[in-house]
Amino acid sequence: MSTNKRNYIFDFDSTLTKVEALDVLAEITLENNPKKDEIIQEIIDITNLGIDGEISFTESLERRIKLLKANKADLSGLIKALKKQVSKSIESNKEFFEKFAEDIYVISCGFKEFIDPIVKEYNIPTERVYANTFEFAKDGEIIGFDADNVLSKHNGKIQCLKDMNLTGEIQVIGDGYSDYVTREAGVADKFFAYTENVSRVKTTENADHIAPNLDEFLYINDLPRNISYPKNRIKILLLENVHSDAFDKLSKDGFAVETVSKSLSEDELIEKIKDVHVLGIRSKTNVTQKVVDAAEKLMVVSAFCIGTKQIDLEACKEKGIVVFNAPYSNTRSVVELAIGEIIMLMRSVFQRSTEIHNGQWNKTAEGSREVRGKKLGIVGYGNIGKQLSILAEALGMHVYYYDVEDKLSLGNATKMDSLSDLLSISDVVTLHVDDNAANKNFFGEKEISQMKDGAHLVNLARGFVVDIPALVAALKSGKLAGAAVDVYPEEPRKNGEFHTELKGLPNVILTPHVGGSTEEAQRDIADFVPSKIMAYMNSGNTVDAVNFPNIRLPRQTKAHRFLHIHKNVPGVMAKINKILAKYDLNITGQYLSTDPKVGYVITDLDKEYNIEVIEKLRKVEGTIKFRVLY
Ligand SMILES: NC(=O)c1ccc[n+]([C@@H]2O[C@H](COP(=O)([O-])OP(=O)(O)OC[C@H]3O[C@@H](n4cnc5c(N)ncnc54)[C@H](O)[C@@H]3O)[C@@H](O)[C@H]2O)c1
Ligand SMILES: O=C(O)CC[C@@H](O)C(=O)O
Repeated sequence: MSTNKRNYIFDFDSTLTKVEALDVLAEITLENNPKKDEIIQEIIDITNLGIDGEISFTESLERRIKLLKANKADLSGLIKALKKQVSKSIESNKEFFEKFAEDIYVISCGFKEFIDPIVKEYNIPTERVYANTFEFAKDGEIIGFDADNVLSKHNGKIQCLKDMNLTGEIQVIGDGYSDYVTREAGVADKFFAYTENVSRVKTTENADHIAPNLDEFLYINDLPRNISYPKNRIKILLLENVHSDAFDKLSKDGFAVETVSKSLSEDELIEKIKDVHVLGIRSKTNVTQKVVDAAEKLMVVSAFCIGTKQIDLEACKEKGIVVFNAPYSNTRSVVELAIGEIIMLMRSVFQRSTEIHNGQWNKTAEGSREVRGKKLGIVGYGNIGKQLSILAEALGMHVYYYDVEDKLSLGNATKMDSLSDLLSISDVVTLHVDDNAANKNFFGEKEISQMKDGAHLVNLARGFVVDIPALVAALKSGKLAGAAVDVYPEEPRKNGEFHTELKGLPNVILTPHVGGSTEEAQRDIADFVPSKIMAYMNSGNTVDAVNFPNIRLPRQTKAHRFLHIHKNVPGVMAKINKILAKYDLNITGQYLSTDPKVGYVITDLDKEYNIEVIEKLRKVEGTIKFRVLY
């Protein structure tokens, strides 16, 4: 007889909960045992042998119970602990457990004594929980289990399912051997390897589907769920050795994250970008118009650095792709390097060091000066320039600065009205202008000629800002006494050979674009940028986006959120609102922000609405991107 009925059979340990309950029980009962760690490890090993089918389940159970030395009185502590360890996506999908209560069962080789109280809160009554039961001694000690229960035996779940004699399709959701064999034995129709807490190769290999969480399982089955689109289906590609904290943070939030240690060429990126939703880069990957054209699913580009010139911001915007960066995280690192280099240059430390490396002792004070009392000229008084100003003053330097914008002086720094005035008085000139295209070759022969004879130049900003042949000539002629350069007009995409005309010149410090490459800066970036990505992907926030209207949205509570990105042409908003009105939606909030090219409107609604409205909104003329979040 054909039927549409479906039965959902859940495993308990490491599926409904994040943990193996007997391991937690061991933590409790062995708390004061000096051999606790050893015994717990033994229990974990035995559990795994059983789960992987290496030893019979009965044997695994017997051996563990012996080691546990547990008492009935310990179970209340265990239940309390397990209640806090329900799997994240199980906890957030209570609606499914309510609506499909009649079709959900737990079959576990664990014990009803602790499973029942946990799953009861998910609408699964004891009659639908199939599990073992403990055997207690008079004093409450757990001395064994009901050996007649099929679930205490090898392949017990197969027999249990047979005995249940369910009608309709049977889907088993679990993390181990005892679960996937049910499909092999033909008593289950589908097996879902549940990998939210643990992923075992044998289990995933034997699965019809891999479900990294319940959201994926519900999505595949088109069942009611807490989240519109499972995050594990959202692919994030992180290039250029982005700090591993970013991977951890984004993976922990449920996204599918891939990392590549180098940057990719345009062709490589075009190939790779097709199924990527979020791209993370540093300064060496160019996100060109062609890349954007090939990016069918791309929603975010995030620069794990300050500069965004490597990204075609307009092309991204026109395709509704939001760009974020980390404007502050590495600024202190750049400042510290600048300070260090200014001192090293003025003391000719690198020159003395090179001489000694070449077997030459040259003890001299000639051309070696303190920084105290010297004039530092900062070009570009932004986030880096300002911090440098404060630190340089603390060293006793007199700080002067020039910026194209009117910037308030910090400390005792003196604002200069023109670049040439600044250059003519500075003992050291340090460049911290931004990476806008107008700054190409901004510092060349003319500017160098305006500098004091014997002055030093530091460039930690961008390579294209300085005319390198002019700098080389000035260093060779002795016009400049030294330079520190961290950035170059052309930089390689990965570590390896590199050539610059500045190579081999005395008193020239060359570094491979590492101004922001400190552990602290990279860690901070790996915290800041993922939080922006998550805020946008999870709730639509665009605060701090560099190419997009910024909107800080209120928390989305029990509402569905429509996110509509459109061309900023007359009439689009009117059309959107006409559709919303036609479908009589209960709008709880609406937020709009525009710039000359795009409009971004967010509409929060009560949960109930006719889903036809989604198609209508997608079809509004001028729509660039539309998505629903809940
Ligand atoms: N070497 C590295 O690893 C590293 C690390 C971080 C930042 N950077 C680079 O350092 C530079 C400064 O970064 P920031 O965070 O301070 O930027 P910022 O945007 O906060 O400040 C830049 C300042 O330069 C000014 N400016 C722009 N063009 C100018 C010009 N022609 N003349 C004078 N002033 C001009 C701007 O008005 C602004 O005040 C950027 O180019 C950035 O990419 C390099
Ligand atoms: O880390 C990088 O690749 C770039 C560092 C720096 O130039 C920046 O733009 O923040």
